Amino acid sequence: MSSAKGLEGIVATQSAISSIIDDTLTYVGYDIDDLADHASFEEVVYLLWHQRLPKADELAELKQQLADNMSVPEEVLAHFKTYPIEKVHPMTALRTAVSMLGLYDEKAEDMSDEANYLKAIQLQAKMSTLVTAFARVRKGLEPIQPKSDLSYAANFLYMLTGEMPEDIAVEAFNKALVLHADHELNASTFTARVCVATLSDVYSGVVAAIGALKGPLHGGANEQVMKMLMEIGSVDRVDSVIQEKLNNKEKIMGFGHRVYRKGDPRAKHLREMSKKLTALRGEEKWYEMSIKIEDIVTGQKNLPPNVDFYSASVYHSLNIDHDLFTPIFAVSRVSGWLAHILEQYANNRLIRPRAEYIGPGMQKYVPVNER
Ligand SMILES: CC(=O)SCCNC(=O)CCNC(=O)[C@H](O)C(C)(C)COP(=O)(O)OP(=O)(O)OC[C@H]1O[C@@H](n2cnc3c(N)ncnc32)[C@H](O)[C@@H]1OP(=O)(O)O
Ligand SMILES: O=C([O-])CC(=O)C(=O)O
Repeated sequence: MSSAKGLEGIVATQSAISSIIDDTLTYVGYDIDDLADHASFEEVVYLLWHQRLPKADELAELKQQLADNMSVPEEVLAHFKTYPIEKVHPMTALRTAVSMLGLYDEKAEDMSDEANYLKAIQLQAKMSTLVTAFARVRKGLEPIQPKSDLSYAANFLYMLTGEMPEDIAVEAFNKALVLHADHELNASTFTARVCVATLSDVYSGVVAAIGALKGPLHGGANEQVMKMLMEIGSVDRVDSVIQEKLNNKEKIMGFGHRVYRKGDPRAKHLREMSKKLTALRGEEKWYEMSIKIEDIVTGQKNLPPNVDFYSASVYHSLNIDHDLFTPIFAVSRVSGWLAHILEQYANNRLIRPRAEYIGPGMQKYVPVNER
């Protein structure tokens, strides 16, 4: 038996949801560039769950279903108020809150296709309410009720601030949601599939996936990118700080990828948005620093930026707290996790690989007083 460290290059399942071939990312055969430029996040959710784009009435129905299911049980919101709030990372709060949603879903254990699809709608709808409510409760503010006539992207920004977001913010946020929605067998999606392949329930799959996304080698990198930008602080310090990190063999957050070699096709959209939004806010330095970091890391290590790199300065320009960057990733990616969970149930087999044993050979038990 031989093993591939980190399962690199191993094909672990078949999927009709998204693909990465020759550095091109598609959702159900639609190029990510096309979707980023034209699609609403709700259309992408439908596409991932049904493997086709919705007709107008189907899209309207999904939007209505999402709007109707955005409110979360009072008990879950009340629970936020019991947390040691200054210490709790919003991803930790989100992980617990999603697990709590399972407590209040009467159909949590119902494994029928209908009940599981309903859970998908509930989870997609409620995730943005949970993230925005936690963001407010920890500041001593009351959660804001969603508005049923707003898009998913607009509602998120509205529930966060209580103010109607500008069109340019909604456009940027919608694009970010589209770009983060699915990504083949990334670590969190694989985690979700492994979990539900035991025939565990949808909530368990999503909770497991949130845990996997949280790590800085995966979704947690976007917050770390902003931390690095803040630490550098100005364009003239980029050279020395990045050079020192590279000399110390530190990883530069937001660079590199297991699958892409030439580059992550999502990064250019986020780079463009970063340029536009930082200029609009009069904070060009975040974009200028990012460009300079990209030049150095790509030049010296041949590592292009991934989706997390420019999303940091985009979210910062939208006035979003830095520790909400990864929860926002989860709000989008839950659409992909749910698509993969439903696909796994539809053609399930337990996922159980092998480990190559490298420990000692056969040993004889020795009683404790003779060791
Ligand atoms: C949404 C997402 O999940 S996108 C990824 C988000 N994560 C990050 O941005 C964190 C920084 N990047 C990384 O840690 C990695 O590139 C990963 C986790 C994305 C991919 O990891 P792997 O495919 O396992 O690559 P691995 O970590 O083995 O790196 C291969 C080589 O490139 C180097 N390398 C990889 N990424 C980086 C980086 N960001 N900065 C500096 N060097 C890097 C490694 O040090 C290693 O060098 P070596 O062979 O001399 O030891
Ligand atoms: O695919 C991966 O390994 C990580 C990634 O870019 C994503 O999940 O969007």
